[in-house]
Amino acid sequence: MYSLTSSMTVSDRPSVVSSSKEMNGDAANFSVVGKKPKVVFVLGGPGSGKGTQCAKIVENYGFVHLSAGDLLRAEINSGSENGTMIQNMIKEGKIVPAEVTVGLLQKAMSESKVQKFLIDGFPRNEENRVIFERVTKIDPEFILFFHCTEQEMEKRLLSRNQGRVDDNIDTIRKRFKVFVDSSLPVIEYYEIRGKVRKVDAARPIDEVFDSIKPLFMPFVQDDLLTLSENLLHAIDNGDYTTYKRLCDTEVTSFVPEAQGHLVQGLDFQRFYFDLVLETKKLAVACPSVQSIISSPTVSVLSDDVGLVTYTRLQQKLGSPSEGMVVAYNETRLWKRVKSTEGEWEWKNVHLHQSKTPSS
Ligand SMILES: Nc1ncnc2c1ncn2[C@@H]1O[C@H](COP(=O)(O)OP(=O)(O)O)[C@@H](O)[C@H]1O
Ligand SMILES: Nc1ccn([C@H]2C[C@H](O)[C@@H](COP(=O)(O)OP(=O)(O)O)O2)c(=O)n1
Repeated sequence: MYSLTSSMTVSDRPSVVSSSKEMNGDAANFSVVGKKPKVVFVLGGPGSGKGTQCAKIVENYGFVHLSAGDLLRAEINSGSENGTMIQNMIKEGKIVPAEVTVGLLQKAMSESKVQKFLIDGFPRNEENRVIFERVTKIDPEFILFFHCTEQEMEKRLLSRNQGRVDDNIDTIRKRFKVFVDSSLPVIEYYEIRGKVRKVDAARPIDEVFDSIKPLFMPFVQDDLLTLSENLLHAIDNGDYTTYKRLCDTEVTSFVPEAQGHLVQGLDFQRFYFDLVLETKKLAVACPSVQSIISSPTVSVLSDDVGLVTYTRLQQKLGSPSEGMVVAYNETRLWKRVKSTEGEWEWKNVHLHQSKTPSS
């Protein structure tokens, strides 16, 4: 079990007054729209399994995979003016000038709504690292380093069968040398700064993935906190569409209004959203509400279940109880399910809310 304690501000239960924080209705279930980009660099020799593991991380943790090699190959295929130069360098196993690669990465990052990136095969040398840092000012969360013997990598590359111009024995040997001479010093640079997470990549695919899962738990915790925050924003804004998207259709809840009864499904909550819309239509003045979440904890209980608990300090303005603060303890249980489109999504499956004894 992994735990995290931090504190953040969120809005509160159904209210006719819009929250000051904007909800992004298009936000994917996993996404952290509007947040500072988070970057994990994925390094390792050619054939160490970077791309293979990245695909699993993307599926499970909602990262955007940016493979520097794939972006360069796409640039060749697009017929760009740099295409021939890139093609020749890749054929020779050489590293393409950093301005080109960083430009492609930067473009891809700026076009992405989700701001959690796995940057694979980068930075491959000091020049890559320095220019990326200078241009983006991003400090990576950590460097995932796949360690594997050359013998094993060679065997994998020779049977990769993706029709790549560089997967032949001569170029493979050159790439190994470039990796040792140019990429290992970058890994050492980050090692000194405590950023390298070394993985034994010579094991079977699923074993490698199991060993890297714990490294991604802080991102899951962050996502669950963000989703709880998004849910409260939706409630605050009377945004039933987002609320419904984030909740399981069979969500259960213990809330004070239900007088100790377990409520199942969305109808009970829907009533409050309808009330908000109705009140808006009638333009009735209504109290504005703001809550502070204090001392949240997020526990990831398994790959598919997470628990978020916090105390909500609710401030009310414009009502008879103006200025009054009410404190609630809330526990939200989140479950990860596959959508009909085959994508993983977190759904709120249970809420337990009670007033704190002093409220
Ligand atoms: N742990 C592993 N064990 C055996 N084969 C693997 C493993 N990981 C990846 N492969 C295979 O090795 C080849 C190279 O993997 P890939 O992910 O493309 O490496 P990289 O992106 O580091 O160059 C692919 O054909 C892939 O299916
Ligand atoms: N940062 C990078 C990444 C890749 N390249 C070029 C040079 C590399 O040999 C090729 C292929 O890289 P890719 O990461 O796709 O594949 P391997 O890890 O070598 O299997 O692309 C580069 O010039 N700069």
